[in-house]
Amino acid sequence: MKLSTPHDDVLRRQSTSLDVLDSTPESSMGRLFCSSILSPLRINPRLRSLPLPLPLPLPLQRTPFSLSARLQSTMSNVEEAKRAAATTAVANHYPKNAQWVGIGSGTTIVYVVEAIKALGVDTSATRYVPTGYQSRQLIVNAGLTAVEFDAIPRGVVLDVAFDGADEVDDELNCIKGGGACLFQEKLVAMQAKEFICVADSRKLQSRLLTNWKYIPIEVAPIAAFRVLRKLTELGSINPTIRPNSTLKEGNLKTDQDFFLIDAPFPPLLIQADLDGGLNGTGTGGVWEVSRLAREIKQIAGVLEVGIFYGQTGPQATAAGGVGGQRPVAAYFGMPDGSVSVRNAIQ
Ligand SMILES: O=C[C@H](O)[C@H](O)[C@H](O)COP(=O)(O)O
Repeated sequence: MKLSTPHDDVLRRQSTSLDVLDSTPESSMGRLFCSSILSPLRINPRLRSLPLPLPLPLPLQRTPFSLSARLQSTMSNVEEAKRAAATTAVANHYPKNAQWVGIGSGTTIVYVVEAIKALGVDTSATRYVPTGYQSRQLIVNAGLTAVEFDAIPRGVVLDVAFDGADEVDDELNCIKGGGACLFQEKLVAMQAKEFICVADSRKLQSRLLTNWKYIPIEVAPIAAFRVLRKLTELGSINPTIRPNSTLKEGNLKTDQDFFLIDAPFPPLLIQADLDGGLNGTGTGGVWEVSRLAREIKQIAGVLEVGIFYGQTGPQATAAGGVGGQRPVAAYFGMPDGSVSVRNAIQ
């Protein structure tokens, strides 16, 4: 069943653009999902006078009506792939008698909510925790009950959290934040017994930063230039503050009113590479996933890093904690209509 929401038009236009071009991370629309399109634009007047980076090329400003038939068909294939992945993920992981469910952000999560509704189960006692403005609108417009993260009663652990990703590696580390949401997504994932990732085949890579070229990092505006400098010292090649779609709108603001820095690095090594003798300590800009994520996180001014790594929910629980940021499973809709599943080694 396809949900119809007041934001459908926005989402449809958004996903149309993303379908065609979001595999090129430079695409501006791919960078604008959570904040500037679906939530009110908020620009701190003091920051308007800051020098802004040049705007990215805007291939997506071309009207969708000029898309070739081939591109349109690719678009609908990608949408079907997202839908197939979401349907399978929900069938396998949506709990019976769910009490608390995390709902992520982006274009793929729309199909997760659609699949939850299609289950036809009683959702009246279920609380859905959003990861930002778009996510909340999605929940509310589907007739589900949204409870903000800071309103979750103390001690409550979410049964499950579903979310998309920009890229997922062999060990299920993820890059997130391409649509400008990552901080609340990480909070929600880490408050859940298990985090389930849903994506299409373009996101399925053996190493992060293969197809998707940069790490989104949420930073305090006042510290942005300092963070840029530090990232360059870590080996990032030309990190930039993410702009809005037009120069006069200034830099993009997240749901927290922070900036995003997009930091390109060479592909990231995984644990298996270290076990095989490779060096991921940053020499020549080559980093192992978790090591780089920790290095970036400790830069003063960084709120959160768009790398989800480390423990899965069950691993965190076994260690006496709550939640983990790495998914236990990732579902990918494939071009042939099948769904490929990667499970985390526990
Ligand atoms: O910032 C956005 C989130 O991290 C999204 O989950 C991620 O960008 C994937 O989005 P989409 O499902 O639109 O590809």
